[in-house]
Amino acid sequence: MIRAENLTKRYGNRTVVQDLGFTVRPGAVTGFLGPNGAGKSTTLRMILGLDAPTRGRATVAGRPYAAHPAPLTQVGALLEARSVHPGRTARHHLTALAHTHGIPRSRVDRVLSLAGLTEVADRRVKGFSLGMGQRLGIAAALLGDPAAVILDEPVNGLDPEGVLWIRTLLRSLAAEGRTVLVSSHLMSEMALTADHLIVIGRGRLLADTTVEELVRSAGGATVKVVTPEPDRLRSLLPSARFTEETPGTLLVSGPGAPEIGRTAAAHGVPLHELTPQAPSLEQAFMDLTRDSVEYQAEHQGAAA
Ligand SMILES: Nc1ncnc2c1ncn2[C@@H]1O[C@H](COP(=O)(O)OP(=O)(O)OP(=O)(O)O)[C@@H](O)[C@H]1O
Repeated sequence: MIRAENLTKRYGNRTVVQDLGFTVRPGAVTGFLGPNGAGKSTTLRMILGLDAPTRGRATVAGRPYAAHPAPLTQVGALLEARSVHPGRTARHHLTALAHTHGIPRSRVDRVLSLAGLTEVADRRVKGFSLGMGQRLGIAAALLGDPAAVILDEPVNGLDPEGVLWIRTLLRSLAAEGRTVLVSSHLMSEMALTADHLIVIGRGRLLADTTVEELVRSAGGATVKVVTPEPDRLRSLLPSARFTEETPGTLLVSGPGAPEIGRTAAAHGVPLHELTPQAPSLEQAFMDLTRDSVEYQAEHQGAAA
């Protein structure tokens, strides 16, 4: 279990993470989402003991990361731009890491295979593609057979096959009962991978929720209605909001499809179509983080 309590980070007079509180549970993939600059990497670095919080604390299995005698067996992490000696082979890199952390050498072959790197294990890392480098980073994260895994933007720059591989891997790590925390600024990707979502903006918690709840809280669904009498329908539903897509085709928000159908039937308004529309998750995410993004644009504009 990973927990943040009142976690706060200030750089100079700028607060980049503010009073964050959340719990990441085992057996599920938790997506850590926020627009660029929201404070995701800073939060993950504090969880991993790489940055000291200004206030509050982050714990892994009840203790700060650095207080664990063998932290690599507690949490494996992939942060951006991990440095690997380019002249080393993948196997050498992992063997050296295993050696310095008291991890059995047998784990090296296991994680090479898990990461799909067995065939290139004895090639020098300098010849690796971005995707292979990412796989090596993940192999290193899994080396200590950790109970929790933290990955910062693992799909960045990967091709579709690599994206699919990461998605499948995260799901299987969670199915094994591990705690999986993965950051992204792509809601579409997280919707396919995560069970739970923690969304931040400007360093503050915006949502700690499931995918379904997020959609609901972002205003719920609209209903597409096609009718030859749009004006009459509008007058019968005074509290609803209408957008007329084309003449006679309305997007109605407020009442659900049953209420619209009942009202239309009761007053003899013909309906040619009545279809609930699922709001896109991307839209829900943008609605939720709009203020944070605008702040960013303004802030950057002012700085330029
Ligand atoms: N060492 C530092 N000194 C000063 N400011 C920093 C430092 N590290 C990060 N920041 C600032 O903190 C804010 C949050 O950065 P962070 O990298 O945590 O965001 P993020 O959500 O991971 O963004 P991205 O998706 O772009 O990686 C940014 O405005 C960044 O410029």
